[in-house]
Amino acid sequence: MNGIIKILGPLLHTLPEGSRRFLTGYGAASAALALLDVVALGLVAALLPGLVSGSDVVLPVIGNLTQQGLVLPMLAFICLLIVLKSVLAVLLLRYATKRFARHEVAIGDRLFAAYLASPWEQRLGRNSAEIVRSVDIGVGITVSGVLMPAMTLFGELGTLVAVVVVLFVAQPLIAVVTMVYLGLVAVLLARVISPRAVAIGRENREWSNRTAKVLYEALGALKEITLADRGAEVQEQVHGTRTRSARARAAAIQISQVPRYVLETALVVGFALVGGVGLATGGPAGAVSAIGLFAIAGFRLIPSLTRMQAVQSSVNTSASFARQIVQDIREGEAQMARHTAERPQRDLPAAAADIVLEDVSFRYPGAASPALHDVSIRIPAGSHVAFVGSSGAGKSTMVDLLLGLLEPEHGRILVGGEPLEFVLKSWRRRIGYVPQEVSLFDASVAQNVALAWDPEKVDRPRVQTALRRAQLLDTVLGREGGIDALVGERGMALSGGQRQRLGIARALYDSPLVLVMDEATSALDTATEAAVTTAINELHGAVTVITVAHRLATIRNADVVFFMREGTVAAYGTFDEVVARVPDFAQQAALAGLATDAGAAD
Ligand SMILES: Nc1ncnc2c1ncn2[C@@H]1O[C@H](COP(=O)(O)OP(=O)(O)OP(=O)(O)O)[C@@H](O)[C@H]1O
Repeated sequence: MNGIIKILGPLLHTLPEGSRRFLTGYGAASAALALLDVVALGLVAALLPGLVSGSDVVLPVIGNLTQQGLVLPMLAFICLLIVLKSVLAVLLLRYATKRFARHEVAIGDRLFAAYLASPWEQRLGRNSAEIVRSVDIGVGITVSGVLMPAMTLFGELGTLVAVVVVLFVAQPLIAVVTMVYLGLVAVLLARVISPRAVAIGRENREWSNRTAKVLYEALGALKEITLADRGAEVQEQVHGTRTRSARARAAAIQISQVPRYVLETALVVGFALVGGVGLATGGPAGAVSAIGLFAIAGFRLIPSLTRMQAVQSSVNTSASFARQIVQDIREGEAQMARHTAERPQRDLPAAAADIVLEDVSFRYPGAASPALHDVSIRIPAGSHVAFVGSSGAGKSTMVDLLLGLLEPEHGRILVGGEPLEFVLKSWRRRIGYVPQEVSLFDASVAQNVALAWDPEKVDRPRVQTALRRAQLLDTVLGREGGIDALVGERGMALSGGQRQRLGIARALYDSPLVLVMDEATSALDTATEAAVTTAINELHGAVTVITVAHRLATIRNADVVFFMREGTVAAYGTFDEVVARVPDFAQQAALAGLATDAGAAD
């Protein structure tokens, strides 16, 4: 019970105010329904001695029922009360389950918002399969396995109290014996079953998350796996993780059934115990009356105790998901609140602005050495700059810092003279970003360009303009369906170069003031790359273009080339100036057929 309260409290805080009121009302209504049980049971307990002994049945207010011929109508009334309680309980449950569906959505929304708002570094440390499972399945399990069952506890507790009250009023000694006995059974179940159920729940979450992770990763690398003939190995992995999670789920079902049988056995033993006490204190008539009362109480008590134990099991096995969700929501929202309080956002002026880095250093969490250190550069507004350098030199890290996804460990980034963290919202709105790997979703070309899951939100003329600039419009219009044709899962229906150009069109769709391209044209043929570069060059002056490229032809005409080596900017200047200063770069330029006089002189 303690475990239920511990998880229920924080979980209720993840719900909107109205929902908490509803849940309190639901609990109170369930408990109130149990009052009908008190009345029905109380009447049975009052009728029982007379019915057992064959003497007249007398009720305190109504009088002698036998003489008034009211015994049968009273029994019918008791049956009616029991049926009425069941009907009302079903109606209440029907109404409540609809509300619970809304709670599931509310918790899922808060959790997803917290993930979306969490810092990029933190997101790098989380596996996406785990996040998908948490937001969808985890939230479902939290509501159906923790919240819903836990809220039915109020009704069960009401029934329990009602039965105990009736027992105490009717036969105090039998009531004490029954309570002590059932209490011991409950302690036994809590000590033996509950810890096991918690462990099983944790195991289930861990292994089903691992299964999802392996499946996501394997499906992402399906081509390589097929070609390398590693299908059997992947199958073995999936088999291993699924076996563990399936075993945990089977164990959870098994353990949830055990209490029922324990309680049924306890009921039989209870008859003997209570009968013995009744015999010792009131002779055979006392024994029959005690057994009768225990049977009637048991008729209400045992299902109620069984359900309470089932709730306990369900909460124990699902609590692992709920705890993770509550923790993620708390951390995410605390971070959001901290950011909002510490960094009140200001708007940037409408025009393009200079970007300045002052002594910027950055280290990935857990990394031994910094990925960037002491970088001080200026990117003039409207210019075209390029970051070059060997693999692992820090180019993508630099881009992520400029995008405001990562924050410098030391130093600062200024946009138009303002620290980036104070204009981040406004800054991100003006950026168009093309990553190395463009992520497409299974929808139309137009939706992918507009990054809109709702087709209604697509601005079709803007889609066409962006596609034209990215040199993709003719290809798209040449395909059946045009801009409404589907791109397939992860853009499978497009070639690598088409996917890249679609990514460029996506970045251009919002008419950005800053265009960041991280190896964005690496999959294009030379002619298409030249056409895209020309289209991008047309933006010169109005848009700041930041390019990361290994293919040096792309950046031949950049205003400034920053040559990066081991996390620092080792040299910068025009293409020719960097060729003149950096022999490594001169060699790369020569290999690319871009040797200059300056480079040749070196
Ligand atoms: N998420 C991460 N966690 C830890 N270290 C990272 C992470 N991402 C990159 N690094 C490390 O930071 C350094 C710089 O990486 P970065 O991706 O910025 O290089 P790059 O110049 O863009 O390389 P490439 O040209 O191969 O894309 C590398 O040593 C890399 O191993």
